[in-house]
Amino acid sequence: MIEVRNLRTYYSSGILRRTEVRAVDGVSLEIEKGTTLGLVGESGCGKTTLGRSLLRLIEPTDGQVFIDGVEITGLSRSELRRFRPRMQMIFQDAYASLNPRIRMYDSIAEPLRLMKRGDRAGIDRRVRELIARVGLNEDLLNRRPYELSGGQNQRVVLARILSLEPDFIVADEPTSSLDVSVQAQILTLFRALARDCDTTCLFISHDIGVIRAMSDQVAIMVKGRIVEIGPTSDVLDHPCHWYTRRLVAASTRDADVPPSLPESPSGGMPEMVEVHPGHWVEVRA
Ligand SMILES: Nc1ncnc2c1ncn2[C@@H]1O[C@H](COP(=O)(O)OP(=O)(O)OP(=O)(O)O)[C@@H](O)[C@H]1O
Repeated sequence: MIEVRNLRTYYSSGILRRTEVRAVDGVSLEIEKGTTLGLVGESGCGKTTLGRSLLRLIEPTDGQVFIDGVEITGLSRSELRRFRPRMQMIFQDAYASLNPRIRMYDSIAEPLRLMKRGDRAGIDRRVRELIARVGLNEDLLNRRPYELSGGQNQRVVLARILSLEPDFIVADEPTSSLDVSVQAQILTLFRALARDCDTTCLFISHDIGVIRAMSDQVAIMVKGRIVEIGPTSDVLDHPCHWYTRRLVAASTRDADVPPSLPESPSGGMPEMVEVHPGHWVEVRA
């Protein structure tokens, strides 16, 4: 359903923009329809850039992305605009994703109106269904984002996204700014909604526990590349790769990676070599 072929996104930075940052550097992967791929990796490895590149919120430098057979990377600006409702992104900061000036009712109704999904009464019914589906009371519909908690705002974001019935959602750390107890509620809701709607998801997090709870498959990203990918339990419980072992071990401890963690076979950070497109192996010194 989602197919990514040799995707690269490079940034120019520094003086005269001469420094090239290879944030996504040859990623190939597939996500089956209705399943969630968890993307995990250390800070700065390129997770957000990959998620945004898939939706062309950042223009990739090279490579192809297909959603349901449609080549997203080949769409013109106007074709992309028409396709946009079918692919949505959920960000960490729900408050920033909502228009602070408009009431919750209109935040949810707006996409339905824009896409002409029914008359006034039909849209009203749908808004009330959606708000109930995300576990909020109708009394909140008249409030604005600053009058709601972080968790309530993230529920409204989910209702708004659901109203569009997207085929593909990229969720980028959607709960990392919330309290732990609220995080669990939102994650459970997200998973249930994605399953109900048969939506395909890329779920980005640096937290292995969250990734384990949310994903059917897991991909481990290191320095712009996917180094390990497969069913969640295979990748997290029986990791083949040194980087994954290191991430899993670090996630079970509070502090930074302690010296007792598994060492790379070569002692330091192993070098990676691409043996087939998208398939990387560790090179031992
Ligand atoms: N606009 C930009 N210009 C130049 N470099 C950038 C830009 N955005 C990101 N980068 C660099 O690209 C790399 C990947 O960044 P990205 O935000 O995708 O990583 P990430 O894995 O999502 O990190 P985090 O978990 O901390 O959010 C980093 O080295 C970052 O500094």
